[in-house]
Amino acid sequence: MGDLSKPPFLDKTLHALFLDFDGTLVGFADDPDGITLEPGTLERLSALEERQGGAVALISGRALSSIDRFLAPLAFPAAGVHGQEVRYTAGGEVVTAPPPDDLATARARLQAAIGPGDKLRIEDKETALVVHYRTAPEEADRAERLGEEAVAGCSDLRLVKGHAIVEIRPAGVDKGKAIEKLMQREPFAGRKAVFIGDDTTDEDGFEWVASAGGFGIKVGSGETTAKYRLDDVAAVHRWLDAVARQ
Ligand SMILES: O=P(O)(O)OC[C@H]1O[C@H](O[C@H]2O[C@H](CO)[C@@H](O)[C@H](O)[C@H]2O)[C@H](O)[C@@H](O)[C@@H]1O
Repeated sequence: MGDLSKPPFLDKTLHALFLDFDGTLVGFADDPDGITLEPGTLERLSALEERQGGAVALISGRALSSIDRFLAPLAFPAAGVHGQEVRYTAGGEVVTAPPPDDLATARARLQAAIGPGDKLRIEDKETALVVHYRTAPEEADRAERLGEEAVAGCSDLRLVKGHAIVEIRPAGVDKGKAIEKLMQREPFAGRKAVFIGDDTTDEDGFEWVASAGGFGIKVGSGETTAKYRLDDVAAVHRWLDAVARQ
């Protein structure tokens, strides 16, 4: 698991907390709609939000509509689709940047290659596309190849690999930039950012928070630039619980 140490507790007034969703707050499931929340998740997040003076946000690759379905009635400040969508205030409007025209090209190419009955599955987030292979790991190489073919010649798109997915997203968005945007607004401004995440796409977030005087917490094994580590989703909840009760 590596030798990074357990993270310290958060200061109520100094720190802002940014949380990834899949693989960090919730365990993985075969289908993005099939995940289940750990018992007490909503109460724990509410307590943290109150303790940190509202400076708690979700930073996810998911569309915010998907996260909101699971966390309702909570609607934290958040960035969705890696920052393509941003909600600056709790319960406020979601600002969505339009996707580049190239995304329609990539969508058409994927849809032509992955039809009904295919072991691969397309998740269309409107501003990004995902090819899922969690239920067919033997299709990983094909998923990657189809992703590469879908973005060929599309300079406004980036292909990124995640946990059992290949994702096509607009160039220029990443979780570091998403955290930076939220950090310019109240109640985040002036605090030190702490970001918890598990995936390769979370590394941009770890790098940004470290550059701004905060720290990252990596969930699970694997190389990371984060300063601290927690073993798994259950360890994340134990740590969040301890912070909330402190
Ligand atoms: O940034 P995150 O909040 O971690 O979101 C990353 C991706 O999460 C979802 O996919 C992952 O979770 C699924 C449900 O457990 C799982 O089936 C899949 O294999 C995982 O990669 C979501 O579907 C993607 O759109 C997000 O980009």
